[in-house]
Amino acid sequence: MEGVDYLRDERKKSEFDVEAMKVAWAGSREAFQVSDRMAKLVANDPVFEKFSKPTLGRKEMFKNTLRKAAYAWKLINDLHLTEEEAKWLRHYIDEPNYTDLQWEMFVPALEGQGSEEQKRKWLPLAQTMQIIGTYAQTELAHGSNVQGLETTATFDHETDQFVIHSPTLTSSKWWPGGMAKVATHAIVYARLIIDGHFYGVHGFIVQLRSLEDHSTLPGITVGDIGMKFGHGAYNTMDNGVLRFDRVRIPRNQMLMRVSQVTKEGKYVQSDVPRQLAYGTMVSVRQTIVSDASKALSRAVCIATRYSAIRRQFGSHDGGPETQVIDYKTQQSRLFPLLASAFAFRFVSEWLKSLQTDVKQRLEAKDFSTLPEAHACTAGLKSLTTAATADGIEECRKLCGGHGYLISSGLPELYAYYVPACTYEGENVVMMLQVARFLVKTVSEMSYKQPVGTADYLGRMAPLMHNNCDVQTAEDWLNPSAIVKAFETRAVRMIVDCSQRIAKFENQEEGFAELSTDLVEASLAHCQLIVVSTFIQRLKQEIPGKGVKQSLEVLCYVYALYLLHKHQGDFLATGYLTSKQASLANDQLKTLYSKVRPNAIALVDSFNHTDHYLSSVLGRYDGNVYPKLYEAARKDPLNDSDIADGINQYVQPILKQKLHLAKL
Ligand SMILES: CCCCCCCC(=O)SCCNC(=O)CCNC(=O)[C@H](O)C(C)(C)COP(=O)(O)OP(=O)(O)OC[C@H]1O[C@@H](n2cnc3c(N)ncnc32)[C@H](O)[C@@H]1OP(=O)(O)O
Ligand SMILES: Cc1cc2nc3c(=O)[nH]c(=O)nc-3n(C[C@H](O)[C@H](O)[C@H](O)COP(=O)(O)OP(=O)(O)OC[C@H]3O[C@@H](n4cnc5c(N)ncnc54)[C@H](O)[C@@H]3O)c2cc1C
Repeated sequence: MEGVDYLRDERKKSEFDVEAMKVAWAGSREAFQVSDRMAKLVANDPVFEKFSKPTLGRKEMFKNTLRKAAYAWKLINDLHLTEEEAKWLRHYIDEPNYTDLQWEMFVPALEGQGSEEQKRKWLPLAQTMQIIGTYAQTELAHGSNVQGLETTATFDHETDQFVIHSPTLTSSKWWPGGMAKVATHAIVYARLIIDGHFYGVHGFIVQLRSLEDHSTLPGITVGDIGMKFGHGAYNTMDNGVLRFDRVRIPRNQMLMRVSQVTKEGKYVQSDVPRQLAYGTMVSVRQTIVSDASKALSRAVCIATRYSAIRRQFGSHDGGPETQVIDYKTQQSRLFPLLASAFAFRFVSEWLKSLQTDVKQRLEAKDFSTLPEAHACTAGLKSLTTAATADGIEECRKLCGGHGYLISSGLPELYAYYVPACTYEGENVVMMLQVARFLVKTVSEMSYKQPVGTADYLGRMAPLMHNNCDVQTAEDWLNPSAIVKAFETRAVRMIVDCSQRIAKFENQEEGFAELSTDLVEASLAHCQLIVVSTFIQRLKQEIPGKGVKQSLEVLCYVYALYLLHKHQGDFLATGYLTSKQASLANDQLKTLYSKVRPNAIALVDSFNHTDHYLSSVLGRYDGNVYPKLYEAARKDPLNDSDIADGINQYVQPILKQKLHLAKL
């Protein structure tokens, strides 16, 4: 039997309706159809071929990406694709490029922070790509600390302009995507100065390059920051460095939704909170949570299919060896990741709806849910990206030696994915933002009832004193037992930190001193959100034979895996006994055997094309070994029998050896 037969047999074992599961994964039939159509459009168009990428040099790779982006833009227009279709099209092209910044940051920044007048002027230009923009916030010396940025924007009364300047080397903008070679404009974050007074960091629309010949404008110095981690990955993108030498822009190019500067040089704060200036980051963090489930599902799909094909040991009387997916250790590493992919998918859907709700409230000048939205996006961005980056690397190891080959698709995916732990808010810094929100919520509870994701803190009294009543492994198959365990652990960790901070005379000092514990408490809070959202999702109608049941199994796997992994927290907070923790682990093992027959069908439900996976190990048809062989043969080193350099550098050594032998 070959891999092809193994996967065919595996698919026959499935206990649920795969087509219905595809819809559950996508969110709706319509969402499934759109993403499916775009995936196939990209997969079937030779322009989007990506197997040659590993052999391209930096310049060729960059140019190739420009070519694909231009062709994609033509398709979007020729085929009259909707915004949603265009988003999926870009996603499936699967190469970081300047359009990510245009659509994920530049346009949202204009939408969220521009005045109505500014939106009328700039949005049509950006949406039709007559200008190409980037988001220039981070500097050489400051990224996380946005208030610490050094670039200045000084108001000049006489000319009614701002003067944008980089006063130091360390104030150079550093990292913005697409900025080095492509972007014509940037939203530049700079400290506003009027008459010698500082008014904090604001965004300014600054033109970088001529719209005629694309040359840099006077006063602008811009370039690429150099090669990044991995060969392909982010090296298709021209992340840039940018300096300003007293560049002048009209006053009306400061983004003026949150605050304005009048012709007279008066600074006016609108009736919206200043944190709205951080709004673009909140919306992108939500997108990043959604991207986490896509990246993790991709790695899990490769590792699961390959684990069903790969066989090692256990052969008796010449019979077949054991499929590595049948080893309990392989299952205990792989299935929690499979469950996490679904968990992240559902929490990202929920986060999107939270974001929509916040947007509607903001329009009605209701800012009450903004702190929670910030805490949720920051925390879930941190949780999902960290777990996904680790998960991709685990999938590589699950594929043994072949996982290390570029043709497995995993090294490139990891290199491409891992900066998500850093960009758009470094993960630890984001967890500390969650901690601030939680500590503040606890401190305000005497006069303000916590709501939303923090509402369980309002039930502190019972949660502080309850004990877990689980007595058998079966008892863990109960959503309320699980939610109660996660709520209790989170509440006790948060209260413990809050009480210890309160003992410090200076609360900031206390916060800093306890920051490692606070990060762990924030993680416990965020895990509760993911677990609860999964459980809530299962309360909705989910059509299709066996679909809901399979998702229930995955939900329990996700929750009990976390419980097992963090059992130190659950035990230390006194909610569980070691016996109850061990029962949870027994149940987890039973659940793995329920996942096993459905594993291949579950990863098929992601509906990933072979083009998107770009993995010989994860091929849908399972024809792994012949295709691995074929991929290896295509390596440029195999173009000729005697490679370049052999005659020059190897032959002389060999000949010398011969000469010595003669002696
Ligand atoms: C998918 C496309 C590819 C993506 C490419 C990547 C692009 C990028 O990386 S762009 C650059 C991204 N940069 C970052 O994310 C920087 C991260 N840093 C930050 O967000 C901030 O500096 C931060 C939050 C750490 C600190 O903010 P700062 O104002 O200095 O201090 P802080 O005192 O903590 O916050 C002040 C208040 O604002 C609130 N706040 C902070 N951020 C936000 C926000 N985004 N929304 C709402 N409220 C916020 C805080 O909760 C706090 O509230 P309160 O006063 O009630 O306690
Ligand atoms: C691929 C990629 C693309 C990017 N694209 C863009 C872009 O388009 N536009 C843009 O403006 N920026 C971009 N960035 C920059 C990115 O947003 C920043 O790198 C990110 O915000 C982290 O900031 P930093 O580099 O200053 O890290 P630092 O803050 O210097 O982090 C270094 C270490 O210090 C720790 N640390 C920092 N502050 C604290 C604290 N208060 N408490 C405890 N620990 C702390 C962190 O946890 C981390 O371990 C990009 C970065 C990458 C890698």
